[in-house]
Amino acid sequence: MAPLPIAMATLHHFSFPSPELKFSSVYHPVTSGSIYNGYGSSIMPSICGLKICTVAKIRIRRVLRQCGLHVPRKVEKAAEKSYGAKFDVHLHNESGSTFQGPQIVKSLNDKTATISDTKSSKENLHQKRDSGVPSLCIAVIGATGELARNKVFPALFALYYSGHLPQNVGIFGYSRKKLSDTDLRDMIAGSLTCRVDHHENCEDKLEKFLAQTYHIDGGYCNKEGMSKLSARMEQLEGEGEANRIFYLSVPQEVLLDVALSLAEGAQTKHGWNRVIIEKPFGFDAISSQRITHSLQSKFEESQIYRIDHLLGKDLIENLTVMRFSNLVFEPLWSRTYIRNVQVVFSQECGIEARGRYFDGYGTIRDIVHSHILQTIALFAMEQPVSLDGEDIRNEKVKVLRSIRKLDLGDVVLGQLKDESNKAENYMKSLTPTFFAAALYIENARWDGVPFLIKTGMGLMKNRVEIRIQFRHVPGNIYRERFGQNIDLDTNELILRDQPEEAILLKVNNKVPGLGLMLDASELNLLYRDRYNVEVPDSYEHLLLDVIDGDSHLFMRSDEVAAAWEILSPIIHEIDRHKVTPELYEAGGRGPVGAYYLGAKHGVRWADD
Ligand SMILES: NC(=O)C1=CN([C@@H]2O[C@H](COP(=O)(O)OP(=O)(O)OC[C@H]3O[C@@H](n4cnc5c(N)ncnc54)[C@H](OP(=O)(O)O)[C@@H]3O)[C@@H](O)[C@H]2O)C=CC1
Ligand SMILES: O=C1O[C@H](COP(=O)(O)O)[C@@H](O)[C@H](O)[C@H]1O
Repeated sequence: MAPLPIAMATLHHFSFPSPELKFSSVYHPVTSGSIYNGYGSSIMPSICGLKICTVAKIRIRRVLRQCGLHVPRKVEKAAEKSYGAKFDVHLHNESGSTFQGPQIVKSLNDKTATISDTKSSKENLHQKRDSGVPSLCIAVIGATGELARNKVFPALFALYYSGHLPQNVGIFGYSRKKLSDTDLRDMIAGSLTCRVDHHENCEDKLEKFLAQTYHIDGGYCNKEGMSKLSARMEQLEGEGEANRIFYLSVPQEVLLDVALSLAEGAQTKHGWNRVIIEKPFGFDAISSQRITHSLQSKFEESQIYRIDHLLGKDLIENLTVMRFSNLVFEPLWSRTYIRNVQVVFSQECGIEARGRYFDGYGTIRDIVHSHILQTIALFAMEQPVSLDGEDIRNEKVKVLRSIRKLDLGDVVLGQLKDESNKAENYMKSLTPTFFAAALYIENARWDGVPFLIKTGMGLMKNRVEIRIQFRHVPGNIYRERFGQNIDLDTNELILRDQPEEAILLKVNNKVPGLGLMLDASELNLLYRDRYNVEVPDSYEHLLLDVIDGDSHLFMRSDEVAAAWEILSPIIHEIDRHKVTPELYEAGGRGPVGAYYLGAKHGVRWADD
């Protein structure tokens, strides 16, 4: 357990002198490097003050979490907002007990003995239960599925590996298949990888993680299956405080059966229960409403985490950081200065990669409903009162409710030509694999600004970006220097996740030399050049948020409903009129109709 003494030392060094804590004194020891002989120390000196805060903060949270304590978001926010400012320190566990100031250190000391390595996971859990540290059980329902194998288990292991899960965590794969614990461990072991920067204990950690992973054969009756799951969890939890997360990685069709069965049969009464639901959260407004009502009959809204992995990417978090923490952007963020916004989510891979669930959903449900509409909501919302999940969701939902209902005339549907004959089932249907549309937000800030969206599979390259085109400079005295094409002088801000993470700002610049030649060049912030850090997978980010009870990147039910209100009418119209998608070649730019759509709304797509 290498990291613990280091982090404990960190906490002692901070020593929480009183309920009022100066953050400058917290971060100062970190810069000395004396206590940071752990894996992160090498990057410390080279990064700015805020980053140091962030790294220290993550370390503190990690240790506290291992001890079953929770660091409220507001503590972090205060630190981020005002480096060196005073604020109250209240750390509490989820059962409500509050620790203040020096008590934290004492309580951590009390728990030191419980955070040592033990021979078996079971012993490990018993030891901690006796000492009152809450246990955490995470169930992955649909454990044999593609998403669970490729994303969820790897993310859980990455969190475990980097010390973000409590030592007494129990991971439970649940499926209808008759698998032993060993079968499940063998099945997932191949997809678990260690982080590049601290490979040393990889095998060791992998073994421990797998030893704490179990399979529950739920059979074909989820009611019975969930009781079985609960009983198995209880064996590990013992008498102490116990928290549970259920990740529902199952097809939408069985979501309710699973959710309602677990609500009845698998919730703990000795701690909190949180349920993670996968997109697309229904098939249209009505089915989604049914799901929501049923879920709400069994769970509090605050227990439900509707996950969309795109929202766990830095691109998305940066949308609000860029805008609300830079004076150079926020004043420009409106119809006065922004001419149009493009949201692009293009994928090279074809349908083969998504065969099993894609046919029933199609691109509108798979990508547009949450990825794209959530991106627009975060982009266009008013400044929230705070970074609290509810404050952010309050603002997002207003944007979604202000989006004009989509008109079929402002929509382009495409379908990838099936030359390989591999994806037999979807090609027989009219399922779109490409979708472009022009959206309008009917509020004072965005009235008349087209939001052009484009998403498709089997396209020429992976591209995930938000592109903001600004208006032309009124009365630009340099206009003639750009020649005929007035778009050349358009300022653009590009927030990019793929092909590589970057923030680019296109500005006009004088070409060096004699004469006055102007050039549109880019101020580039390429993440790989600027930050020498490994970027965690977005599922890791979001799973950690669920553990922390931070809902700001998860959709609330009113947001889900508002998004369906935008899309349901055209989904039904497409079905009713059997609208045929335009076929397009693999590896190209997609249907030509998208270009006509751009022209209709006065937008030139920024293709590479
Ligand atoms: N695959 C992906 O990349 C993405 C998937 N999603 C969403 O995640 C969910 C899962 O997708 P995916 O993993 O691809 O689906 P799969 O079909 O690959 O896996 C579904 C899993 O659900 C289990 N399952 C099926 N029926 C039941 C049932 N009645 N009761 C309990 N378990 C059941 C299956 O287990 P078994 O048959 O062994 O019992 C299987 O493990 C879907 O809602 C999808 O929309 C979202 C984004 C991306
Ligand atoms: O949510 C989804 O996203 C993936 C692409 O995500 P990435 O992070 O791997 O780029 C997409 O392929 C899938 O269809 C969709 O459901």
